[in-house]
Amino acid sequence: LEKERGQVNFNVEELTNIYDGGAEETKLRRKVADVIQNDPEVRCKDIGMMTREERYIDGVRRCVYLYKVLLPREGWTPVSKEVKDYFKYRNIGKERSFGVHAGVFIPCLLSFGSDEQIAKWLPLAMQFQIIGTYAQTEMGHGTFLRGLQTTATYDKKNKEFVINCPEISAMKWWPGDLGKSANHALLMAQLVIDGKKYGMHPFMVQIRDLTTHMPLPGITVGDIGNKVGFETTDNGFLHLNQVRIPRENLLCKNAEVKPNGTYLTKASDKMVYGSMVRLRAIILESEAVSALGKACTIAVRYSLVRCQGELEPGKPEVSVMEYMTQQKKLLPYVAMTYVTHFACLKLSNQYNAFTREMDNNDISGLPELHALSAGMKAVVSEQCSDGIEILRKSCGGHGYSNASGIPIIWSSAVACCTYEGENTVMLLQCARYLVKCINQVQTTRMVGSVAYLNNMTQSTCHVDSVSGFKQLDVLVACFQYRAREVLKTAALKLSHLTKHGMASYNAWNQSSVELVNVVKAHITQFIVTTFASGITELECTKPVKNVLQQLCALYALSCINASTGDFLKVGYLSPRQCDLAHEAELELLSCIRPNAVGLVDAFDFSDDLLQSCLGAYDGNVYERLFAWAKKSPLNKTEVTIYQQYIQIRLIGRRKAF
Ligand SMILES: CC(C)(COP(=O)(O)OP(=O)(O)OC[C@H]1O[C@@H](n2cnc3c(N)ncnc32)[C@H](O)[C@@H]1OP(=O)(O)O)[C@@H](O)C(=O)NCCC(=O)NCCSC(=O)/C=C/CC(=O)O
Ligand SMILES: Cc1cc2nc3c(=O)[nH]c(=O)nc-3n(C[C@H](O)[C@H](O)[C@H](O)COP(=O)(O)OP(=O)(O)OC[C@H]3O[C@@H](n4cnc5c(N)ncnc54)[C@H](O)[C@@H]3O)c2cc1C
Repeated sequence: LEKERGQVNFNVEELTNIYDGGAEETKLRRKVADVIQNDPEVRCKDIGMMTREERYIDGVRRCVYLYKVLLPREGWTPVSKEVKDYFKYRNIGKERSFGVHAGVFIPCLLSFGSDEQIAKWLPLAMQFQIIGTYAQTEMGHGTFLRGLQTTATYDKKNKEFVINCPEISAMKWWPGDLGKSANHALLMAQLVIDGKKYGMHPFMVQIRDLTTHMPLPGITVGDIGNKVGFETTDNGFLHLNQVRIPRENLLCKNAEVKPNGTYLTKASDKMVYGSMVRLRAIILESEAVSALGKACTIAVRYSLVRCQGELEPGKPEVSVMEYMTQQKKLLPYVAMTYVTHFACLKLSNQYNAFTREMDNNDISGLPELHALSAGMKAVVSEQCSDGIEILRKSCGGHGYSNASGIPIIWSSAVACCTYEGENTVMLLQCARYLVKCINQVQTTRMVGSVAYLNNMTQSTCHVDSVSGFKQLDVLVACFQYRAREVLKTAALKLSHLTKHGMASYNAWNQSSVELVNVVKAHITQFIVTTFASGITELECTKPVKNVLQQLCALYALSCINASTGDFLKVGYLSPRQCDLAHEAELELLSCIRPNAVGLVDAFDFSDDLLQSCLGAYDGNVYERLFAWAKKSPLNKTEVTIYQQYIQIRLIGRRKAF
């Protein structure tokens, strides 16, 4: 790897600073990282060897120490900027407990609570005197929130809400930190007053005794069992049987119930969905993009040291990175990490701008933000988790071992396709907004992520060279035209079906498969346009700008070459131009190949965070692999009891024969 690092033609530290948002950001992040990763009490252990129970206990122990000892010792809190940035950009995946407490429960308390309620519960939550979960999803409903069955019925006489799960499917199911850790739940339930339903509302419900930690009366709570990943997190179940809470426990920033049962709304009913917009807008970096960056780091470093086969007959074996197929597997995902990182940054900045507008009672930006955050969450989480699996497979047999570190990275990242809104449902939410926009574009000027719809002129691509397809303005035009045309086609189908008598909901369902593709085209256009314009405005050295331009072009071309059918169908690219685009991608792979190790080094993931025998900075793969394997519990004794049992059984059977 040192030889590889010697041929990198740009300043790696400069790229790290750009990725972090500036040299000061990098310095701050590293300061937190040094403190956290050098403290033996907080460092990740070999989680690949642990049982589920060990992972949970280790996660709780590390996080209690982190939040109660280490952060206060350094004068930090869980929401200090440097701590949030550390966990945002260099997240240790779900290998930390209380992720929902810190990342969902506390922010939702701030979103839904009145000033008095925040003053009451926030200090307790920040000091971990209470551990909270966000209990919305039920066994029977996760997507269709209007179908949630848990009720909160107002009892005027006692000025209380009675929380009840009327049947098994109403049981809360999945909330993180719920199974064994949480003693409070920010619980979403259907509010009922005098038999009338007012929809989903947030309630603060204590579920365990603060001294004994035993479940309170009427509460049945526990862990839902082993999962694909998230093994450190105790996702749980919660059944409430006529549990009474004070009227003051309805989190009432947006709506309240007066003592006499009068219902008073203070904001749009869509604000109850606000917490999900926030999470979709901010989780992508920490849950999906940083996971992809870790997998890229591991797969690229391993592919540079793994020698396998002769490229030229009779010559020494080459590193597998010399094979074009390996470069095709890896480098577009290195590009995707950079490109989506900056697109996610733009989305979270847009969310922050919206919260400032919301403080001035202006929520006009909510429909665009909801659509963009839903679309980005679905497209980026799917692209990243699909990419991580391709990167795992690119490591051959060792990629199938937990020693590679990639299976655990994937099992966390892929969950992002489901939680915070199942991806298909999110894509269709974004499609709903896009169809409205295209139907208004003749009379209304579009802004924000749909501004490209204002240009409705028919055109084709005029590029006739390989180099022409490496130009960012050409690639941006390709994506904007494709996104607009596939949207127009889907909207025309919808309109045609309804004009011929089909009910609108049936027409929508009949068009939903195309609409999913429409949103993917729209979001890919947003990602490419954002990164391309960002590079133009970026102040950096020429070598860094050049490599970022190559990455943007590589990501764009890999997306074009994966969906040439769209570009042919809308008549924007000819078959020959598709061939030129393919050749342009291959040329870019070769251009970027010499910088591969520098591009992943710039992500600045420490060995401790990667937890990988294949991706360590020094490249000493085989020594690490063997040392790791020797720690297997099965190797504690030369002959395990099980082997003895098998021998006895086999011997016994031979005698019988
Ligand atoms: C699927 C949803 C959006 C359906 O909502 P619903 O009201 O039933 O129907 P509509 O599609 O007709 O929407 C009505 C109206 O509201 C707008 N809207 C919907 N969602 C939002 C939103 N978040 N922000 C703003 N506006 C919204 C929509 O655009 C319509 O507006 P019109 O003007 O067009 O009428 C809903 O059921 C939903 O969001 N489902 C997903 C549930 C979800 O996300 N669950 C996450 C649970 S928490 C979790 O997973 C935690 C994980 C822990 C961790 O992160 O570790
Ligand atoms: C790791 C993890 C952590 C989680 N943490 C939490 C938490 O802390 N708190 C919490 O409240 N929840 C949590 N959840 C639950 C999560 O939010 C839900 O699982 C998610 O919202 C999906 O809902 P569902 O499971 O009901 O899927 P469903 O909606 O039942 O999806 C099943 C299939 O139906 C399709 N489908 C559903 N509706 C439609 C539609 N209208 N149109 C087209 N297709 C449709 C979906 O696309 C999908 O293919 C977590 C889940 C996971 C996996």
